[in-house]
Amino acid sequence: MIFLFKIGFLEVSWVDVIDIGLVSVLLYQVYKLIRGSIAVNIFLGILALYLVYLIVRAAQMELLTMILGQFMGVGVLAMIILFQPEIRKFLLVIGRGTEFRENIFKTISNWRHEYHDDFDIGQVIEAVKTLKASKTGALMVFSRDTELKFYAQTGDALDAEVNKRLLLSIFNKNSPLHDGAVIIYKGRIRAARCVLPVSENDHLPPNFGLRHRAAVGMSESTDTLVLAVSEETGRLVLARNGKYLRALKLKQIEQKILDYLHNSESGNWEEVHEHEAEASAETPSVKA
Ligand SMILES: Nc1ncnc2c1ncn2[C@@H]1O[C@H](COP(=O)(O)OP(=O)(O)OP(=O)(O)O)[C@@H](O)[C@H]1O
Repeated sequence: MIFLFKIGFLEVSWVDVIDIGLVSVLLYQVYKLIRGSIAVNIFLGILALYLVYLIVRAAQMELLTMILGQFMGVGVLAMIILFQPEIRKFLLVIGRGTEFRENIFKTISNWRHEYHDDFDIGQVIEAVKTLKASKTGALMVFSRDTELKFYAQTGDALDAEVNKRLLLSIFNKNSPLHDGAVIIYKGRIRAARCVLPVSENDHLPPNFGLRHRAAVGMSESTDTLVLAVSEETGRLVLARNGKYLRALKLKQIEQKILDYLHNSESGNWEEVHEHEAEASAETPSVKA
C-alpha cells in the first residue's frame, strides 16, 4: 500500500483516500435517492440506533450492547425490507442511467437505424393541442429503446401508426380505451389503457392526482418520457427521470420529445423540490 501521510498514529494511504471518496459519493447518491421520501427518517433512525450501539459497546454496557447487537444482527435484512423501493430505484439508476452509458448510447444511435425518422411528431402535437383545448385528460408514454412489454400488457395491444385522429379517439371521454396511458414506441401506438406505476414522492404538488403521479412514477421506473394532459385544467406536464416540467408550451413539448428521441437532452429538468408541495395549485411554473 502506498503511504501518503500520517495523522498522529494514523497512517493514511492512497487507497484510504480513494475508499473515503467512493463512500462519500455512494452516501451522497443514496441521500439524493431518498431525499424527500419517508425513507430519510427511517435511515436517520437506523443511523441513530447504530451510533447508540457503538457508544454502549465502547462503554461496555453489556445488557444494552446485547439487546442492540441482536437488532444490528438482522439490520441488513431489515434494511433490505424497509428500503425495498429505494434499493430497486438505486439499482435501476445504476442499470440504466450513468452519463457514460448515455454517451455510448448517443454515439451508437448516431449510426444505428433511427426509428424516429419516420415518427411524425406533428401528429402528436396536433392531438395534444386539441386535447389541451378541450380539457380532455390524456397520458402518453414515449419510449425510444424498449417496447415496455411489461406495461403494455396491462392494457390493450394496438400497434397502430401514431396519428392525431387515433389519439383523439383513444382519449375521447366516451371511448372504452380512454382510461390509462398509451405507449408510443418506434412511431407506433403499441398499447392503450395501460396502468403505470404511481410515484410515492411526498413532495409532488397537492394538485397532482393519480394521472400526474402515474406520469412521474413511470418516468422514475423507466427510461421514458411521459406526457400528461390534465382533464381539470388542460395543462401539460412532462415527466422524465422522476422530475417534471409544468405549463409548457406546445413548441417546448415538441422540442423535448424530439430531444428525448434523438438522445440529445439537456439537463435542465428540475428536481421535485419540497417547496413545490406548497406551490399554489393554480400557479403554473415552467421549470425548463
Ligand atoms: N396508475 C395509472 N396508470 C395509468 N393511468 C392512470 C393511473 N392512475 C390514474 N390514471 C388515469 O388518470 C385518471 C384519473 O386522474 P386523476 O383525476 O386522479 O388525476 P389528476 O392527476 O388529478 O389529473 P386531472 O388533472 O386530469 O384530473 C384515471 O381516469 C386514469 O385514466
